[in-house]
Parts: sequence; structure tokens; C-alpha cells
Amino acid sequence: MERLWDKTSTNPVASAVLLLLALTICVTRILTGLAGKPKYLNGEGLRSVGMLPYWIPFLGHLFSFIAKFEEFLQQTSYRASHGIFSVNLAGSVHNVIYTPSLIQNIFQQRAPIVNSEAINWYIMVNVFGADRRYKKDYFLAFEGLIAAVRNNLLREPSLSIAVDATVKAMQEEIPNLVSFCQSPVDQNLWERTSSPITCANGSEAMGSSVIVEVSLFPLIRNFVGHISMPSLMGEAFMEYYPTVLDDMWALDEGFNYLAIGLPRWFPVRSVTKAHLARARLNAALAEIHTALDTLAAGGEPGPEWRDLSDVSRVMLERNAAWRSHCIRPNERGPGDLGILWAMHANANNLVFWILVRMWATPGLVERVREEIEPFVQISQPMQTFGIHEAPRMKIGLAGLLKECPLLKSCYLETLRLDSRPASVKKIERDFIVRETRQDVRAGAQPESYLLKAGTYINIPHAVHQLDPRFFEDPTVFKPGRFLVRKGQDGQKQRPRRQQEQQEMTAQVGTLKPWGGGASMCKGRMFAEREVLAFVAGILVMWDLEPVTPRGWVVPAHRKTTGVAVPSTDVRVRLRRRHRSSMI
Ligand code: HEM
Repeated sequence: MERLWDKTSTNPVASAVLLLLALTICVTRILTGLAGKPKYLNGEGLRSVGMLPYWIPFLGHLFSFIAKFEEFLQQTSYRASHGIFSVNLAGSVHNVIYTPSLIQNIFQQRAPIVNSEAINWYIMVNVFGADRRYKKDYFLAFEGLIAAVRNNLLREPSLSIAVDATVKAMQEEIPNLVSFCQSPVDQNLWERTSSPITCANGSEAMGSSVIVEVSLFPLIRNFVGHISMPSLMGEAFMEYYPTVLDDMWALDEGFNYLAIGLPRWFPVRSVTKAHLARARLNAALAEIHTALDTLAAGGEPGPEWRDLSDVSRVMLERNAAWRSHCIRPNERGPGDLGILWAMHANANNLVFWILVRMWATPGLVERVREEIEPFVQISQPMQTFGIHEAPRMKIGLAGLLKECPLLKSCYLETLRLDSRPASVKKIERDFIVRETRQDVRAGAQPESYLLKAGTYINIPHAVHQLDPRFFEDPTVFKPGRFLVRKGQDGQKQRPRRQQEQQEMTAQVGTLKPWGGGASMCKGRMFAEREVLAFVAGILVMWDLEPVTPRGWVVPAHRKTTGVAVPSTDVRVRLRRRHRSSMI
């Protein structure tokens, strides 16, 4: 520092450059502070969106937005009287919006006023590895591709067919969540990365049966992945590519780096790993598409792809959509990778967070078990030839969805705390949004804002999720936060004699964990059913206790996109709960 100063103090050019730099920064701050103030555009109270002042010309708020996205937005938004401001991200103006009625205004807009095409293609290229040359092809096929997901995961009976396949596989495997085997060769694929250690005895609370010590996050996310991946892609895909989930996690870890365009040679390990994983994922997707094309043409796809009969309707219809636009298999990977990533980087992690948060709340596991008991039945098959068979599970999903408000409320509360969704759209035509009184701080008046064509809308839902004006003690996990009495939400009131819990229902309220508008999550109904079934299955089949004497500690978040990844390991002991009652 001293040397640099010595040099610049004796070098007039360096001094002049430094001075000019300092001057530019200060002038930029003053000018953007003056120019960014919201202005009234007409006599009827229509305002422009105010831009936050910044110091660095052209780049604007880019660094603070990337490096401290959440803190930056929260600090700014909780100080503001209104739910909207804009930032400059390297020349693109982003209107950041975070109060419920403004968000609702935005979600009501469709093309040609707003669209998600620009951001969709940006992610497709930077994160999932699409080749820029194929943009036209991709958007030609887009409607058919997204319809395949919408028609099969948001509509009946296809939704139930997809969910039933996943739940059935989960029921079969849930007793084998851990194998109690010492050797990795004998362990299930999903438990190998969770460093399992089998011990003869657990703590007093766990009883004297055999227990296994594991890292909970890798165990849960791989278990959910090993069950749900084949229900979308078919068993043959998992057999052809058994390390698909490891690559998915490597891609997810590098997501934000890829999103800002860091190249493969960038000297950060997770960047290189993400690039390599993405290449393997896209290559495998091209392979299965080639096989499906061959099958559709009446040919034999080859020994690895002998049985493709269990590939989901979603994938078959996407394959047909790609084919109908004559798009070659090697161009298709990034489009399908987006679906696989959306599925696994969110739902799997959420199951982990719900379990940890439930177990970390004294008495909650017992209450939820009591609530779900009528809908999750366990039977212990008769002992044959002295060999114990694993218990069998049967889940009544309709009951879990409709009759278990506490479970559903825990699910929503965990989404509120542990997911970081964002909705980004481009404005193609000017339009006006209006605040309601509920949105503005005390003393301020609701306003109307003009949103200009050519700018972006950026809705970081976490700001609302953690806003103390809408959620009391916003950082605290409150299991019953989303419960409302039936009748208060317009539903039929039940007779008083029925149990208290039966009179409650869980309502999502102003939370928007699935985003909204035309690009709203297409897997939301599938995800809810899948997540509730996995949580219920694990609660009923397994007992968990933390290894550390400090008890349950809910880990902090590592920076990722979507549902968070924990920043630290959670080591737990697992014991299978033995039930002998027959169905
Ligand atoms: C807990 C689990 C999940 C969460 C929290 C979640 C959240 C989201 C969010 C926030 C978006 C962006 C919405 C917007 O632009 O406003 C999205 C998009 C999407 N999600 Fe999900 N998601 C989950 C599970 C799934 C699953 C299981 C699938 C598929 C099987 C899926 C498929 C999609 C697709 C295809 C889109 C893009 C929709 C479009 O561009 O039209 N998601 N998701």
C-alpha cells in the first residue's frame, strides 16, 4: 500500500488517473442520486420507478447484487416505503418488486406485455449449455416442450399417474433408506456418499436396536433423486448413467458461476466441475433421445436401451416435440436438463429441510406422526423360514394432502424459510402497476408506477418471505404459521365436535414459492405430492437423532439458486421403527 502510494505520489500520470477515478466515482454517485429519484409523470399520481444511486459507472449495482444479493435486497427493501425500486445491472435496468399486490399485478401480465423468453434463453445458454446457434430451433419447439410438462404434471389423470409411480417406488424402498451394511459394495447407491457408520447400539432414547450414523443431507437428496429420476426418465437411464445425480449436484453447485458466464478454465474447482458435469449430462440426454427416436421409428435402440417402457409421458411427449421440429438429439440436452435440474435441485433439498426443522422443534414430530398415522400404514409380513422381511408401507396420498394441515403448514413454512425463488421477466410494452394500502409503510400513500418497455422485472420472493410486516418473527420456524380455521377462507365450516385439527386448513396466503405468471413452476403439484409423501414415509418408518450432544442444529444456507443447500453437515443416527400391526 505504502509502495503504491509512493509511486503514485511521484508519478503525475498515476496520480491523475487515481484522481480521475475518484472523481468519476463521486460524480456518478451524486448524479445517480439526483437522477434516480422517482418523479410524478402526470397530474394523476403516476410515478416513475426510482433507481437506487450507485458508485461505479456502467456496472452500477452489479457487484453488490451478485456478491450479497439477499442482504443487499433486504437492507434496501425494508428501509423503503414502497415495494418497488430499480437497479442498474451492467446497463440493464431491473425493476425489483417485492410486495404482494405489486407482484400480483405483474403475474397478471402475459405476452406481448411481459415475457420470460430472454431470461429463459440466457439460463439455457449459460447454465445448461445450449448452443447460441440453435436459439430459433429451441423456441420453435418451446410450446410443445412446455406443454408436455404442463399436460402431464399439472393435469389429471396424468399427474396422478406420475405421482403414483414415484410414491409406489418410495414405498418399496423406504425400509432400505439405509442398508445397515458396512461395505460400500453392499450399500444402496443413494447412501454411499453419506458416510454411513453402522453401530450396534444407539442412545437410550433410540433403544438397543442396530442404528446407522449418516450425513443427512446427501442421504436424503440422493434417496429422493434415486426414486424420482427413474419415474421421469425410466430405469434404463439410471442404469446407463448411475452417476447422474452426482453430476446434477456438481452442476447445481456451480449454477451461479455458470450463470455469470465463468469459463471452464476459470481457477475455481466448482466451475470446472460444473462444466464437465454439464457436458456429461447433455451427452447422456442426447443418447436417450437417440434411443427414443429409434424406437419411435420402429427400430431397435441397442442393448443399453432395451427397455424404455417406463419412460414417463413427460419425456415421451418432449421427445415427440423435438422430433416434430427436426431438432437433432445433440441439441436437445440443455432443454431437458432444465427440467431435471428444476426437479432435483428443489424438491429433494426441501425434504431434508422439512425433516431437520421438524426434528429440531420439540414435540413436533410426534404431533405430525399422530396427524398422518391414518394415512400411512405399515405392515410387518409374516416371518418365513426364520427370516425377517422388511416392513411394508402403504401411503394414502389423498388423505395426506387433504386431512393433514399441520404437515402442509410445515411444508409451506419450510418453503418460506429455505427456498430463494426469483421470477425474472422482460417488459416488452409499457404498463402501469398499482400498490394497495397493505403494501406501503405506515404514513405513505399507495402509488401507481409506469414500468418501461426494454427494462426487466425482478421479483426476489425471499424479500417478502422474510418481511416482518407480513410474517411475525420472520426468521423463526413456526409450524402452524399457515394454519387457518376452515370457513375463514371461504370453505365449509365443520361441526364443532370434530377434533381441533380437523377444523384447520393450511393456506399459502401471500407466499409465492412457485413464482407466477406464464413461467410459473410447472412441477408444483407434482412436487407438493412428492415432498409430502417422502416426509410422511420417513417420519413413520424412521427415528432420527442428532449425533452432536448439542442436539438438533438447523444449518445455515450455502448460496445456491432455488431451495437452499446446507452450509454444514448434519450427522444423525437412524433407527428403523418396528411396527408389528397388520394393515
Ligand atoms: C419444491 C420444489 C420446487 C420449487 C420450490 C420450484 C420453484 C420454481 C420456481 C420459483 C420457478 C420459476 C417461476 C417463475 O419464473 O416465476 C420454477 C419454474 C419451473 N419449475 Fe419448479 N419448483 C419445484 C419443483 C419442480 C419440479 C418437481 C419440476 C418438474 C418435474 C419443476 C419444473 C419447473 C419448470 C419446467 C419450470 C419452468 C416453467 C416455465 O418456464 O414455463 N419444478 N420452479
